[in-house]
Amino acid sequence: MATRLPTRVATEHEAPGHTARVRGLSRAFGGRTVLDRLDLDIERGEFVALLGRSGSGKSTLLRALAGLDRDTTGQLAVDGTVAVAFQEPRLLPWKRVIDNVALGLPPGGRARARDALDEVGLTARADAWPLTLSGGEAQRASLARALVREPGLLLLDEPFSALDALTRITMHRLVLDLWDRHARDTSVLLVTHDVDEALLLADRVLVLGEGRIAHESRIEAERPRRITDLTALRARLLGQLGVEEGTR
Ligand SMILES: Nc1ncnc2c1ncn2[C@@H]1O[C@H](COP(=O)(O)OP(=O)(O)OP(=O)(O)O)[C@@H](O)[C@H]1O
Repeated sequence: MATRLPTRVATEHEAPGHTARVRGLSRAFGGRTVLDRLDLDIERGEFVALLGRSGSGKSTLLRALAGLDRDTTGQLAVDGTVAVAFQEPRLLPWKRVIDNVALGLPPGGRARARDALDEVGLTARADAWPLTLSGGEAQRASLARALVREPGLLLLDEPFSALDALTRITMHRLVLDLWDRHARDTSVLLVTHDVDEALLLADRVLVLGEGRIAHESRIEAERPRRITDLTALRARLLGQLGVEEGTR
């Protein structure tokens, strides 16, 4: 049985409605503009998916939100801690799974790390070495490491794209389950190439193009969802990405 992580206590200076607010964000590399006065709001507890063609600037935006890139212009405000889970789990191979999750936490963090591993169903592998984990287990550990920081904003950078199809389905369920339990405090921004993943998981799907949020779709359908119920929106999103249906 999964235990819950402690709930993040809101402090009085936190704006109640938004986790992230971006205004006029720009980023250029060697004179080439990648983000061009981009605006974006993420509401508290919202699950947002970000689609875009390769090279459209998804990771660049994510890095800016994570505070990993200071060479942007414009305004960017994020309320609370930001945690990132990447496509490759990035676990330190010389530390056991539990110590990877607890890394950087204050004393007493190991108990919280155990709770987080419990939440992602990885209790039995807490003392394992990262290199002995399967791809899915390693991603679970990576999620636990992000969650244990009780982030206001959880950034997921294509975290499931390297997993096999069955494991990916399990991870989708896990992420929805975790988000369900933490949504009061945690917003999620999922960068993905997979239109179906966006349709299954997100409240809102954004399409990045020309350096800005070029399209935005809200998905009201109840979860769990079936792609077959969302074919019109799927076709529209593929069109916005410049992909014709049947060609992927
Ligand atoms: N550090 C960098 N130096 C130079 N150019 C960069 C750097 N980081 C990103 N770029 C360029 O900015 C553009 C956007 O890159 P970014 O990684 O954000 O795209 P993306 O949408 O995440 O792509 P993908 O879907 O292929 O991962 C690309 O043309 C990339 O080459």
